[in-house]
Amino acid sequence: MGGSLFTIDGEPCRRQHAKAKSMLSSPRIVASMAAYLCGKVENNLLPLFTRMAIADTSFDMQELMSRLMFDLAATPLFGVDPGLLSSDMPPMDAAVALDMVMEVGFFRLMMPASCWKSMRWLNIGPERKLDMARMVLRELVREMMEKRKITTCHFGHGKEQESVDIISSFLEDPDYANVDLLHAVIISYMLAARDTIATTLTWIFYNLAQNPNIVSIIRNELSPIASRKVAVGVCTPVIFEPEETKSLVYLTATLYETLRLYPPAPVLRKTVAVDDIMPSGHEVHAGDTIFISVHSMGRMEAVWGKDCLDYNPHRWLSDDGNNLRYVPSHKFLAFNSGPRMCLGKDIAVMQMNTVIATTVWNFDVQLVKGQRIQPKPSIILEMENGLIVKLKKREM
Ligand code: HEM
Repeated sequence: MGGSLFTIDGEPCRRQHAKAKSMLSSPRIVASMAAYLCGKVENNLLPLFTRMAIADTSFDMQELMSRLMFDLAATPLFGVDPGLLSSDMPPMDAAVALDMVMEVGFFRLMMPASCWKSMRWLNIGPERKLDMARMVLRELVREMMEKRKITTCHFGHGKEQESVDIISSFLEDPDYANVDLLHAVIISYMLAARDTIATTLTWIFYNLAQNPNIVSIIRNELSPIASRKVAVGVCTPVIFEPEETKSLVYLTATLYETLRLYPPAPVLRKTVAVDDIMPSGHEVHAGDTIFISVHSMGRMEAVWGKDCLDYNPHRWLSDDGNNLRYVPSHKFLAFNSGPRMCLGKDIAVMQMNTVIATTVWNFDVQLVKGQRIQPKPSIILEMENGLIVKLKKREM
C-alpha cells in the first residue's frame, strides 16, 4: 500500500485526497454504485438467502458479506463484476489475501520495526505470508484489467444504463503512471471499501439476532415503504433502495450504535507533526507515534455515559425520536475526524442500510448455538471464527 492515501502525508496526500474526494462524491459514480448495489441485492443476495432459508442450511454470514462487498467494491473500480457472490461460490483467494494484508498490518503495528523488517529481509513468518498475498493481489489486478478490456459492466435500467469504472480516471492521470503506485491505490481502495463494510454488517447481524425488540422497531420503520411496494398477501421479497432508506433514522441509529461498539478500524495510528500538549495534558513530540483505540473509546463511561456497554440505538435519537442527534466526529471516531476523515462514509451508510433493511424485512436471522464470537487480531475488527447463522423466511 506504500504511496497510497493511507500511507502518505503533505502535498502528495493533498492531491490524492482531492482526487478520491471528487470521485467518491461524483453524483454519476454514486448513482452507478446505488444501481449496482440494488442489482446485486436483487439478483444475487436475495436468491442466495432464499435458498439458504428453504434448505434450512447454516452458513457463515461473515464470508457471505465478504463476498458481497468484494463484488460491490471491485465492480465500480474496474467496471467488471468479479462474481464472488455468484451461486457457484468461486474460490475467494483475493479476498483471503486482502485479509492477510490486514493481519500482517496489525502484526507490524504491534512489533518493533526492526523485528518485522528482519522477517521481511529473511522472508519468514507473517512477512512471507504478506509476500504471497501480494502476489495473489497483483494477479487479481492483472486479471481484472484484462477483463475490463473485453467486458463492460452496465449499471441502471434501460436507457439510463451506463458504464463506470473508477480505474480509467487513474489510468489517464500521469501522476499514477508508476505501476506500483497504481497497484497500491487499487488495493487500498479495495481494503477501504470492502473490509470495513463487510465487518460492520457481520457485527450488525450478530447484534440484531440478539435484540429482537430492535429488529421489530426497524421493521415498523420499514413497513410504510414495504406496503407501497407489494400488495398484501403477496410473498415477493422486498428490496429497499438507497433513496428509500436514507431518511430512516432508527435504522441509521442502529448502524451507528454498531459502529460505536464494533468499529471496523479499532485502532488509529497517528504520527505527531510538531511538539504539542494534548487536551489531556500529555506532552507529545514531533515524530512520536500515537495509537488511538477507537474500540475502547466507544466503551468509555466518561464518553458515552453509564450505559456505555449497552447496545442501545436510542442514544442516537433526538428526544422526540424523529431525528438523529448531533454527535461530533471527535467523539464518534469510527470514520476518523478532521481533514483525514473517511471519504466513503455516505456510500458506506447507503450500502449498509440497503443490505440491512432488505435482510431484516425478508428474513429472521438466527445465531447457531455453541459458537464462540471473538475478534481476530487484525487491523480490521473481523470475527475470528466467522458468524454462523440460519435464516427463516418471514411469513407476512
Ligand atoms: C463502515 C464503513 C467505513 C468505515 C468505518 C471507514 C472508516 C475510515 C477511517 C477510520 C478512516 C481513516 C483511516 C486513517 O486515517 O487511519 C477512513 C479513511 C478513508 N476511507 Fe473509509 N471507512 C468506511 C468505508 C469506506 C468506503 C466504502 C470507502 C470508499 C468507497 C472509504 C474510503 C476512504 C478513504 C478514501 C479514506 C482516506 C481519507 C484520507 O486519508 O484522506 N471508506 N475510513
